[in-house]
Amino acid sequence: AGFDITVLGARGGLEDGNLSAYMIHPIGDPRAILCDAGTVLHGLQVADQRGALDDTRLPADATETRPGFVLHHGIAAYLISHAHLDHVAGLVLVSPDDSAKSIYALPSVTTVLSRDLFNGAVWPNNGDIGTPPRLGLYHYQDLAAGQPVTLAHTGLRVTAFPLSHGSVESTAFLLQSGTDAMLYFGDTGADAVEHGTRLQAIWQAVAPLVRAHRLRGIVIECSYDDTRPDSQLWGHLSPRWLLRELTALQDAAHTPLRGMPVLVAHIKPSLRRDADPLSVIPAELREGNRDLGVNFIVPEQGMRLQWR
Ligand SMILES: Nc1ncnc2c1ncn2[C@@H]1O[C@@H]2COP(=O)(O)O[C@H]2[C@H]1O
Repeated sequence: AGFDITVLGARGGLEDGNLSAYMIHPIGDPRAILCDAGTVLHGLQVADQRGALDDTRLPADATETRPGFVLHHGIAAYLISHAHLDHVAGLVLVSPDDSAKSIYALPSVTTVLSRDLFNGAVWPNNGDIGTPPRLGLYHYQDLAAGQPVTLAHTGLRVTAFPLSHGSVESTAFLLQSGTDAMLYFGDTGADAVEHGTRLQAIWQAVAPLVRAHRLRGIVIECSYDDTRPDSQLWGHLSPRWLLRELTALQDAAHTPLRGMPVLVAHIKPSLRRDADPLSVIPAELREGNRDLGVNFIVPEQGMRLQWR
């Protein structure tokens, strides 16, 4: 069936109101999940203004706005890669008016969300574990690394893979719908910089899907441009590291990635007048992409894509 992706938040910092959040559902099946929730309601409003929600049919007796209806009835669950604020701020802010949902995450992420965020002090405890009183709106569902799970009330399965994001554990989600697959990455550094093998483990795990031409696309970060020294990447990718990791995937799969859609998430805006990362990073990716030939796409808030 392939995947229908609406960008609710595209960037990796500074700019509140446009932070990582991707609404994803199988093409033709509107029951969606959100991968990360840095910006939620504002992202739905921008998506609505750009016409990305036009095929959502509101019932005649609907009481909500279209963004409200999609939030309440379209989004079945959150998948949270890690608990940094730019990945959860929208979830916190929308929670007083949210519908009951599950939050799927690795245990390390659930721990921070329930202990440090929805804890009755930073925010009311909307979850079903942690400090009482527990309002129970959100049901935490721990994912086990490498174990596929069916996402309730959707046509999707997910497999979580741990990532190294500096001192924090982050997560990649392999989403599957029928025989189709796509990869969503939370924040991650390159293996060589993080002194680990977590990306290599993912490339090995998805190599058979690439060989079978079932991997429809990849959402992955590229936070900084190539002028950033490795010592200040803080668990993020820059163009040369992203290109190197995609080459590692191609090598693991023994199959050309040419034409593979790669959504370049989490670009960090800059306050400098010169050298806008939104032009520098795509230029650096283009320059290094001649052999690989993947299809880099820079997301914009409210953009909708279909990968089939
Ligand atoms: N050691 C550090 N010193 C200064 N800033 C940091 C450090 N580690 C992380 N950061 C910044 O804090 C941000 C937290 O969110 P991100 O990981 O997206 O990006 C991170 C950097 O911009």
